Amino acid sequence: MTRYEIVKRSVALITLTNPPVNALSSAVRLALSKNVERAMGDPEVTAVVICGENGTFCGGADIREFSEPLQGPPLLPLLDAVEAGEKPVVAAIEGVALGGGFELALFCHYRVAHYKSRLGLPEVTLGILPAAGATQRLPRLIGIPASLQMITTGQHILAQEALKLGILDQVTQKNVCEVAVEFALGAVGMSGA
Ligand SMILES: C/C=C(\C)C(=O)SCCNC(=O)CCNC(=O)[C@H](O)C(C)(C)COP(=O)(O)OP(=O)(O)OC[C@H]1O[C@@H](n2cnc3c(N)ncnc32)[C@H](O)[C@@H]1OP(=O)(O)O
Repeated sequence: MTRYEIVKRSVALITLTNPPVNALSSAVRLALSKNVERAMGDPEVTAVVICGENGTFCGGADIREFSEPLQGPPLLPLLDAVEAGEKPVVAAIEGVALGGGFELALFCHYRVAHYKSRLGLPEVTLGILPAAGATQRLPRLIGIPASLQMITTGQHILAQEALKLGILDQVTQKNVCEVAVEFALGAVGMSGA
């Protein structure tokens, strides 16, 4: 459900692995929570990168679990732990970051995205509102009018627009995980390590 590896000697690379869109199922939330704790507690780890396998960051809540009672850790405390971590966490966004997946990226300290990726909050199309922090974190980044546009329409925006709005820190045409790892090393003053 997530893969944990150390790259460049000190960056914990956490990969969401839940085909087809790396949705945040109960098992993914549990594994992500454990791996964030592991990275934050490992003195050898200086920074963390979160990405998704097979060209997709995260499609949000796992819609296959919508008819079941909630199991596993709720999303918001997990995202709080990411944000409160003392080591920088970089989201490496490829494909889509939607709903809870976008919220996961918003709670990371930095966001690097592939130029073809799309971000959005489709909750409104399901008759609900984002409930894991996007309604606070997004306005802090891009202001209320642009946030309301995204929240009330559910429209996806492209990486370049997200960069212009101030959601993203960097857009790349290269391998987004590799670029995010370099970004993370730069954030802790270890560029070129
Ligand atoms: C509380 C609520 C929270 C925290 C939320 O996050 S609500 C938001 C939940 N997410 C969504 O509503 C996203 C819905 N999905 C899409 O918009 C699209 O599927 C996509 C953009 C993610 C991909 O589009 P596309 O490339 O055209 O592919 P398909 O639509 O055909 O989908 C491919 C398969 O993926 C399955 N899928 C898509 N989203 C999810 C999901 N969130 N959870 C689980 N599975 C998902 C989809 O059913 C297709 O499966 P198969 O039919 O191939 O088996």
